[in-house]
Amino acid sequence: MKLHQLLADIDIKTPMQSDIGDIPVHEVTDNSADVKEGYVFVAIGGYSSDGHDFIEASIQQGASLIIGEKDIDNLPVPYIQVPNSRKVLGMLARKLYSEPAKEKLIIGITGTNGKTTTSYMLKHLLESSGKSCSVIGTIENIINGEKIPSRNTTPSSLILHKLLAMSTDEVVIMEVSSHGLSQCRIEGVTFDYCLFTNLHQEHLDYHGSMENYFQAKKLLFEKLAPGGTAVVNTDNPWGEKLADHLQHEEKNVYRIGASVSSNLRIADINLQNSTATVEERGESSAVFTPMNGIHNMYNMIMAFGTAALIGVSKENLLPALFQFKGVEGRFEIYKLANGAAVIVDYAHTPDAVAHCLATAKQQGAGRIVHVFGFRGDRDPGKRQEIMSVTASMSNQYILTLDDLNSVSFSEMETTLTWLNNTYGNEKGRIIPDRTKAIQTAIEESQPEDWIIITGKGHEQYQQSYKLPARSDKEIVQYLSSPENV
Ligand SMILES: CC(=O)N[C@H]1[C@@H](OP(=O)(O)OP(=O)(O)OC[C@H]2O[C@@H](n3ccc(=O)[nH]c3=O)[C@H](O)[C@@H]2O)O[C@H](CO)[C@@H](O)[C@@H]1O[C@H](C)C(=O)N[C@@H](C)C(=O)N[C@H](CCC(=O)O)C(=O)O
Ligand SMILES: Nc1ncnc2c1ncn2[C@@H]1O[C@H](COP(=O)(O)OP(=O)(O)OP(=O)(O)O)[C@@H](O)[C@H]1O
Repeated sequence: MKLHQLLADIDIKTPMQSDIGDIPVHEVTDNSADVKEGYVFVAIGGYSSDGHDFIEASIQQGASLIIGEKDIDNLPVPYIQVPNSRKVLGMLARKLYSEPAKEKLIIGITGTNGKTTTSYMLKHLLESSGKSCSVIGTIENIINGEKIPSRNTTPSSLILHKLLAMSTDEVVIMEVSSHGLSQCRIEGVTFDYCLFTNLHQEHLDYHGSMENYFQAKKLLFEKLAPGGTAVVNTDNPWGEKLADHLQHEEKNVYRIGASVSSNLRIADINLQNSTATVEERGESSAVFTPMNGIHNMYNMIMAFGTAALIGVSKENLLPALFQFKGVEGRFEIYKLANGAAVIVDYAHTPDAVAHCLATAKQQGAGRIVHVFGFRGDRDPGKRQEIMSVTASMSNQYILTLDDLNSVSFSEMETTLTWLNNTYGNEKGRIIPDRTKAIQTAIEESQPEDWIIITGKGHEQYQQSYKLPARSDKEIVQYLSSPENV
């Protein structure tokens, strides 16, 4: 592709030299380490480093053109200054990969909790009706049935367009995080369906306020294709606000909720047998979820409603619901030999923890023992609320380590002690080694106990611990095997 084709429609701050339009461009990158002969290097001012500092290195490696935001003179290769390099990266990637989203049905799912679960539920329902689906999200990316590790919930725009170009699936279901939205990672993609699950306290270290966080989530809905539909859980107040706003903008909005004005009305939920009745234009349908909890029922109803909008008949959906296998690290249940249950769950927001503990109670937990920690460098504002939730809803809790990130062990230990003394109660204790904390909970368990381990879900441990396991699931399996009991 020639440079002038690549840059058409792109907002450029300074006039482009007239003689560079014919430069051929084969690849673009924002990482100097990836630059090869003839690449375009896009310099991005990041959170831990500044791509503009790597312009010289990228030229030495063969970059033939640099795009950036800063005033820069006298480079040995042409330089194009733009107002927003992150946005330009997405626009270039879209062109270089020949608009890979164009022929597919693209579905974006945003919200604080439930994106991953809803994605897998929707994938399952669509695949059961014969549609092939890619998934781009937190656990992994699944493209043409192949699993590809994911670093971010929403990848950089460059990776995103590469994944879209690789996919030969008919549908792409994508989790869209608020970080991804505010960092223009979905630039160049338009969506046929945008789903909003809910909004609760999270990421306030990054967004500053709930209103800003909401505004970031709202950006997804600006990417709805003409004729596309927003599917919104209006039982969440932020969802109601979003639906009203989108309707005011004359977008297609499909409301899901208990209100009689909902397009898909949730008439009844029975948590004992995990069923719900939903109604649309006077017609009732049954919904079932094999995953416990009202939160998972909402996720399933969102997936069900979306699959029906896409054209799968509601009658065909019901048998498929019974076949759903659940999602790794989301309310995964293990039974111990003594009858106690162990749950591994990815809850890491106050709302998610509350749902998880409440679900254990609804399912008949005699005593709840909650094992959890707090991630270093991540939204300290939510810790107090999580402590209060666990202090009131569990019978005992053990504070332990989660990923430390850049925080030292001793600093985290001090934080845990302070949190326990300030917001906990006499039900709590601290066992820093996560594997030992889980071992203690299991060894002390009684037959009616439910041990709820939250925070890591499907993820591998970042720290090394005493017992030989790399994840919550592995340690539970290790400790439940007869030779280690
Ligand atoms: C704080 C944050 O969000 N950072 C994201 C951001 O990184 P950044 O652009 O600031 O990168 P940076 O390291 O400062 O580098 C700046 C630029 O210099 C370039 N560089 C850097 C070094 C070098 O030698 N050469 C070079 O060219 C880099 O390639 C980059 O273009 O953009 C990157 C590409 O899109 C992301 O991978 C990265 O996510 C980091 C890893 C991260 O942990 N982000 C979390 C907070 C996040 O985004 N989470 C959400 C999910 C949240 C949820 O659970 O709900 C997600 O979508 O994953
Ligand atoms: N609809 C929901 N409402 C509240 N909590 C939920 C909901 N769905 C899931 N959860 C809780 O949140 C946890 C994470 O769920 P899931 O991975 O589906 O959400 P997510 O939005 O993808 O999260 P993340 O952005 O952190 O990856 C679950 O383990 C569960 O505890």
